[in-house]
Amino acid sequence: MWPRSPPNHKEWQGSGTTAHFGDIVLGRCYTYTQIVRPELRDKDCQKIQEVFLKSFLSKDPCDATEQDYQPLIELANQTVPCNKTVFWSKTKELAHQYTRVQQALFTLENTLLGYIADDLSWCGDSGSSEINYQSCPTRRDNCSSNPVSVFWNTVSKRFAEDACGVVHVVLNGSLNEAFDRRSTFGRVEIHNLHPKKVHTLQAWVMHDIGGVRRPVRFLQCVKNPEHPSCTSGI
Ligand SMILES: Nc1nc2c(c(=O)[nH]1)N1CN2[C@@H]2O[C@H](COP(=O)(O)OP(=O)(O)OC[C@H]3O[C@@H]1[C@H](O)[C@@H]3O)[C@@H](O)[C@H]2O
Repeated sequence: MWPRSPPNHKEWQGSGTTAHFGDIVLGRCYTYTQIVRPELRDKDCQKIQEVFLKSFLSKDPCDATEQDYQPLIELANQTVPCNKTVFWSKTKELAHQYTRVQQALFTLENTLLGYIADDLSWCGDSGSSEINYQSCPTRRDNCSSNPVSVFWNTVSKRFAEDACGVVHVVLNGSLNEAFDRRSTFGRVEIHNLHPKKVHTLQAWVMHDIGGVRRPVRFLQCVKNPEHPSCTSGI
């Protein structure tokens, strides 16, 4: 049932919590654990939904912390095999075109935590136990310690800490800065790779990402980087 008349939440600049947030999280959890990666079929999706909600309800949405998400991370934790981690920066669609084809590789969205939270918005309010569907704070206009930004920083850090062997990153060579120190990849992930576990960082720098044929060549060149046509800008 649609929530009762909205409580008097504080007004923020960002869009409110995604409608049916709890149901979406629960449904995505079941899809992932029962269909996408059935090796995780024993994960308790009801508990994961409950713990995700508890991570931000009745809390100030400008004071979210890494600690808020630890119970969720522990419940949803999974092992990504060595040599299979893919980071990206300003290349979300292209990176996922690749991992959709090379399903042995994992971006953060290809893990349970990233899969359930991708593209969602969420926040609560310290003065209420209700979800705020009207508005949520944004990093740019309100505060950096909002629930969504802190979530991605926290899970990105853990994703990087867990990486091992050869790790990959898809970067956008058409930008002035393919590697942006202020990005999540440049500010969080690259600094949390363990030098004792990660021996190689392989960067795939993509040019003219807007072009249609690029992703195809990208898929081919990543599989066969020695091919002569892969040495020029792809
Ligand atoms: N839905 C996802 N969002 C994000 C992931 C992620 O994996 N999934 N993130 C971050 N992130 C959010 O995306 C933008 C920045 O993107 P964008 O500016 O394009 O790139 P970033 O390097 O900041 O972030 C991408 C990097 O961090 C993880 C993912 O594992 C990639 O290796 C900003 O709001 C971040 O909080």
